Amino acid sequence: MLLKLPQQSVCFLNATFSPLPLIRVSPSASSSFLMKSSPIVSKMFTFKLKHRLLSPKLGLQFPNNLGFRAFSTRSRPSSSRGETSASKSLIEDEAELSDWVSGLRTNSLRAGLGTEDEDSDNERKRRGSMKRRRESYDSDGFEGFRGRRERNSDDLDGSRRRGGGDFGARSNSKRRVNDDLDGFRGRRTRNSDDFDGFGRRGSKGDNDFGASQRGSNGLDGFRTRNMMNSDDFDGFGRHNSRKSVYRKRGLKNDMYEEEENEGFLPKRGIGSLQAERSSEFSNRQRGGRSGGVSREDREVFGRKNLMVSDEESDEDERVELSGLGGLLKDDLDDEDEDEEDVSALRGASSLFGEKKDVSAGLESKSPPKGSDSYLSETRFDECAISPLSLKGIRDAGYKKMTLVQEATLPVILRGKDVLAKAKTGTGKTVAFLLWPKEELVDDCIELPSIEVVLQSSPPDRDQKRPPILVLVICPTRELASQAAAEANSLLKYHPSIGVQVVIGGTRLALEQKRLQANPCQILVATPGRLRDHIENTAGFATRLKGIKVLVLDEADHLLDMGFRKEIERIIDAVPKQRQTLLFSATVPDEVRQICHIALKRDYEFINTVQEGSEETHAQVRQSHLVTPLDKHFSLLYVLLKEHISDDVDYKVLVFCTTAMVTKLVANFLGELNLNVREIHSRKPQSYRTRVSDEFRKSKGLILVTSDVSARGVDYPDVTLVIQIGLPADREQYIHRLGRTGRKGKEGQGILLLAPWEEFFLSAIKDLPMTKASSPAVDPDTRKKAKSAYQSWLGYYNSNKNVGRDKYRLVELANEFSRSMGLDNPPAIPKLVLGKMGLRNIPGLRSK
Ligand SMILES: Nc1ncnc2c1ncn2[C@@H]1O[C@H](COP(=O)(O)OP(=O)(O)OP(=O)(O)O)[C@@H](O)[C@H]1O
Repeated sequence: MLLKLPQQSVCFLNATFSPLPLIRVSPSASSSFLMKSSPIVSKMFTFKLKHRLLSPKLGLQFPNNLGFRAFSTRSRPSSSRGETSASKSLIEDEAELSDWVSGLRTNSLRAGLGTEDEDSDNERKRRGSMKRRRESYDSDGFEGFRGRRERNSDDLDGSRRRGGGDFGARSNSKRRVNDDLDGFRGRRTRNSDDFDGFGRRGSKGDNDFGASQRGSNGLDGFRTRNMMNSDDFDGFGRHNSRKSVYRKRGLKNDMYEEEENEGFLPKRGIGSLQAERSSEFSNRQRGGRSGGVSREDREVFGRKNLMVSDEESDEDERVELSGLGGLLKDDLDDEDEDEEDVSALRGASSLFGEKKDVSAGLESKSPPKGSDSYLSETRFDECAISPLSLKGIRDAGYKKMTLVQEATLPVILRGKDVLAKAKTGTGKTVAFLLWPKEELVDDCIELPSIEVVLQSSPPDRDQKRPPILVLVICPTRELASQAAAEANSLLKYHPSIGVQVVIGGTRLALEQKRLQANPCQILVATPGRLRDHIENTAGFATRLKGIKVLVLDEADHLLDMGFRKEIERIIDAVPKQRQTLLFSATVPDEVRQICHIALKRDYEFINTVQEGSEETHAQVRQSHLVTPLDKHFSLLYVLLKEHISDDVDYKVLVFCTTAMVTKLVANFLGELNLNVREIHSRKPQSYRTRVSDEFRKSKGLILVTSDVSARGVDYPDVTLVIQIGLPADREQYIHRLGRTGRKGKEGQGILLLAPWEEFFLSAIKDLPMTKASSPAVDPDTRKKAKSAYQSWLGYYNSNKNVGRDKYRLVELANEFSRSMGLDNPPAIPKLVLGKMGLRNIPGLRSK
C-alpha cells in the first residue's frame, strides 16, 4: 500500500482517542495548541513527551538522545549507544499524576513533520539484499559491544508504582515504572505491565480497568464490554513459545548428579565432540552430500545422546528495567528486563576468547529462491532421523530443512553449545526442538529401563519425580505455549515422550498437579513460573538435575537485564554438564558479551544472516511515517482502512507501547467498527490464549497488541504490522516486524512516530525503509467523533485518578472534543450521564 499523507494542516488532536481528523490547525500554531488539547493522547503515545514534561518538575534531565542502540552490529563504545538511557520519571503520588495530566495541557508539543529520508541508502541495500543469499553465513567476531541500555535496576517493588506509568510511555516493554525519583529505573514486577500511567497498578490477570470501573459510576450500562477485564469502556468487546535444545554429550549420565556451581567452565561432556571447530564443520559441510549434513554429522544421529529438557516459568515476574521507560512501563509479562549496570559485564568478553563463530561459510546445497528462500535444499528424509520422527515431520508439512535448521543441526549434533541467529519466521523453533527429540528417541530405549530401576527400588521421592531432560525457556507465555505445541506436533508418533508447559497466569497448584500426574521429559517454561516451581514445587529442583539440554529462545531478550537474574537462577538450578542452545533473530553485541552466562566457552555462533545484509526480510516492505502525535490515531485508522480495502484477507498486527495504550487503541478502533481484538499483559491468560488462537486462525482481523506478541509468535499470513510509537530498541522493531513476512511470504510494515521519536530512525537506518507520505484522512469522521467523545468520557470517568474530579474530567473531555474538530461537545443521553455520575456537571450537554 502506498501511503499518501499530505502535509495538510488537518490536525487530529487527541488523535489517540479520536480517529477523526477534523480540526485544522496551522503548523505554526499546532505546538502549544496541540498540547493543550491533547493531554491524554500525549500520555498514551509518548513517554518521551511525558518525560520532558515531568523532568523539570522532578529535577530530571531529559537526554536529547534517547539512545537507541545504533544499528550497526559492530561494536561501538557504549557511550554511543545509550539505548534507553533516557530517563523516565516517576510520579510520586496520584495527586502528582493529576497535576501531570494537567501539565500536559500547558506544555507545548514539538510537532514537526520532518522526517528523515533514508530512501536512497535503503533502496540500495534492499536491492543488494535481494541478491545476497545466505550461502555464506557470516560469523561475527567477538568484537566490541555496543553500548547497552542503561537501564538501572532498581529495587522498586512495583508496589509503589504509580503514575506516569505506561500510559504515556511508548517505549516498551521493558520499562517499568519506578518510583525513584531519579526516575530512571523502574522495575517490573509481576504484574507490572499493568501500570497504567494513572497510578493504577494492575495485577495480572485483573482487569485493569476493571477494578476502577466497577467501582465507579456504573459504567456498565454504558459500556458494552466484552472483555473479561473490562478495560474497555466502550463496550466494544473484542476480543503462542519456542525453542529447546538438545545436547549430545558423552556417555555419562549425570542426571542425578549434584552439580556445583562453578560458573561456566567448559566441563563438557566426555565426548569427543567438543574439540571440533567450526572450520572443520564448515569444510565438512561443503563436502557433504546433503548440503547441511555431512556423513560424520549424520553419524551423530545414530549415537546415543543424552537429552534434557525442562520447563519454564512465568513471565511475569521480572524485574524491572528502566530506561525511558520508566514512565511507561509496559507489559511485564512479556518483557521484562532488569536493568542493571552492565558495564561490569562488558569487560568480561575477554575471558571468552575461545568462542568460535561458525557462521559464515555454511553452504546450503543450493541457494534457495523466491518465496522458499528460507528453505535449504536438504530434505529431512536425507538425514538419519528415525522413521517415527520423520512421520511427525511429514505430518507437520515439512520436507526440506530451513536454512537455520540445516546450519545448526550438525553443530548441535556434535554436542556443541550453539548461539544461533536467523531471521524471523525461518524455523528456529524446529531447529532447537527437533534434534533434542531425536535424542529423546534414542533415550526412549533407556527411559523405560530407568523407570524399571526406579520402581524396583524402595519408594522414594525420585520415583515420583522423574528427571526432566530438555528445558526450553521462552520469554512470553504465548511463545512458550507455541513451542510446546510445536514439540507435541513433532512428537506425534512418540507418545512416550512427554511435553509440558508451565507459564505464568495459570494456577501454580494446577501445574504442580499436572507435573506430578504427567511426568514429562521436555518442559517449556517462562522464567518466572519456572522459578516459582523451583522454589515451591516439591521435588522439582531435583527433576531439573536431569537436564541435558537447555534452550533459551529469544536468547538475547532472556539475557537482557530484565530477565538476567532469573536466567542466572535457573542456570544455577540445572546441571553444568549440559548442552545449551541460544536462538534469536537478533543478537546484539552486548549479548555476545554476556552469553557465557549460559554457554560454554567454546560455543559456536551460527549466524545465518549474512554480514552486511539486513536482518529483516527483503520481501517485507517497510516504511515510516513521522507525524505529530495528535494525528496518530486518525492516521492509524486511515492506514487500516486503506489496507483493508486493498486486501480482503487482511490480517494486521498493531503494536502499541504499553498495555494501556493497547487497550485504548483497540477500544477506539472497535468504536470505528473495525474488526479488532486486543492482547496484552493485563488480560487474563485464558483470554490471551483465546484471542491468540483466534487470530492465528483468522483472516480479516486486526490484533492490537503490546509487546507480548513482539517475539516469536507465529501467526500465519500476517499482511501488515503497524508499530505506533517508539519501539523499545532496534531489536524490538525487528521482532515486531517479523510477525509478517514469515516463511518467505510478503508483508508490509509501517512505523508511525511522533517528531520527537524520529531519532529512532537512525537505529534502523540500515534497514530497507522508505518514508511514507501521509494518507488522506477520512472526512467522514465527525459522526464517529461524537461516539468517541462519549467513549472517552466513560473511559476516563472510570479511572480513579482522572475521574475523581468530575469538573476537571469534563474540561478534559471537552478539550478532546475540540481536538476532534467539534465546535460543541456532543450531547449525551441523560441516562448515561446518570450512570456515570455526571449529571449537572457544567460543560456537559445532555439529551
Ligand atoms: N522445515 C520447515 N519447512 C516448512 N516450514 C517450516 C519448517 N520449519 C519450520 N517451519 C514453519 O515456519 C514457521 C516459522 O517457524 P518459527 O516460528 O520457528 O520461526 P522463528 O525463526 O522461530 O521465528 P521468530 O524469530 O519470529 O521466533 C512456523 O509456522 C513453522 O511451522
